[in-house]
Amino acid sequence: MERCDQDLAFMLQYENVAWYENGKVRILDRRIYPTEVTFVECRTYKEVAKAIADMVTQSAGPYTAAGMGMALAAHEAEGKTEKEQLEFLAQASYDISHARPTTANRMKIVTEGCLAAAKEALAKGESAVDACFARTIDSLNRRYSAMEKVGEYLAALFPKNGTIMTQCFGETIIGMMLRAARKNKNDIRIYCAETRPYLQGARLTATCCAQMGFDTTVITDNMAAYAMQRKGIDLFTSAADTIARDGHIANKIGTFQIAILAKYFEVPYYVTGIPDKDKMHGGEIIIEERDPKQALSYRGIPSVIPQVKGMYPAFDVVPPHLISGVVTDKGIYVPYLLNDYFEGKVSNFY
Ligand SMILES: CSC[C@H]1O[C@H](OP(=O)(O)O)[C@H](O)[C@@H]1O
Repeated sequence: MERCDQDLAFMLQYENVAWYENGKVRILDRRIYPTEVTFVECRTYKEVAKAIADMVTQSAGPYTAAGMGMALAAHEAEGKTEKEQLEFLAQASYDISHARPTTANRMKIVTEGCLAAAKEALAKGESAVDACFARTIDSLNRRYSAMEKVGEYLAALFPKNGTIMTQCFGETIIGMMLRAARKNKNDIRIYCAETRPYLQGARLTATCCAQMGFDTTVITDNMAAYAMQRKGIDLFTSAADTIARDGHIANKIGTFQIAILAKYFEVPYYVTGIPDKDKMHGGEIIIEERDPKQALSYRGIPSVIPQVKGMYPAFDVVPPHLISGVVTDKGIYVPYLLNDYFEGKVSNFY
């Protein structure tokens, strides 16, 4: 596949995130992008669930992979009785949505949506594969248009030619934020925390920012305080894997410490995303614990001797008092008043 010159456009193209075609799902391998552009091919839905657990794709990529995985599961179940097909798809929905614990509730929305679409299609004698595929494209379109609004609300907060710090890579928001800043003719400078151990910030965010012509600097995660003290950071922003209704958010490990620094340096911190309807408070957030070995080596090169232990919590939780605002598709909300978002009240952020 020819790699277009705009990494962002390339990364946001549906078929490059994850794509179902003729009995297999192809997923862009973000573990090695952009130094290599390769795709992992999955021939069973279980291989898709494993690819999600192994972070072949990350951020919002797993939502697309989950839907495409359900189309593959429907393909695998073809030829069974309708009852057996729905039992197979229900198991697939559970296995795929629980590939990573922290975002299982959000993933379930995608996989159970596909299951419902498949049930409807089978009842009408139509293809469950096509139903899952169409449902996935529809949810992608809805997510991209919602995140476009989020990107516009966020970019409107950026000072003219301001300096922004980011953490990790939320592909949809990074894409929409950069496009909105471009539309606003706002030549922001961006400091991307590299986000060890997976390096989403260095490999993915910084690549997209630089490719779109923004002045982009990668900092190691331990430089955040220095950068806030000496580089005139105007605003810190991150996406979120979970946004509880009491204002606690979970995001990539390291976000919590940058949020504390932002408070200390009086740098506003804006979290982007749609609050989780079914998460009432921070205590309900499950933190995924990943294989510590992944934190003790990079691309197979160990950084410690075998006797040394490691740890790798994938996310941490930021309390609402460190968050200036939650930037949603309906506007910006004070983290303590997120219930207003679900009650259809307009933004309560002034
Ligand atoms: C829309 S979720 C974006 C969120 O996901 C990333 O986590 P991971 O790379 O482990 O999938 C990171 O926390 C991003 O902010």
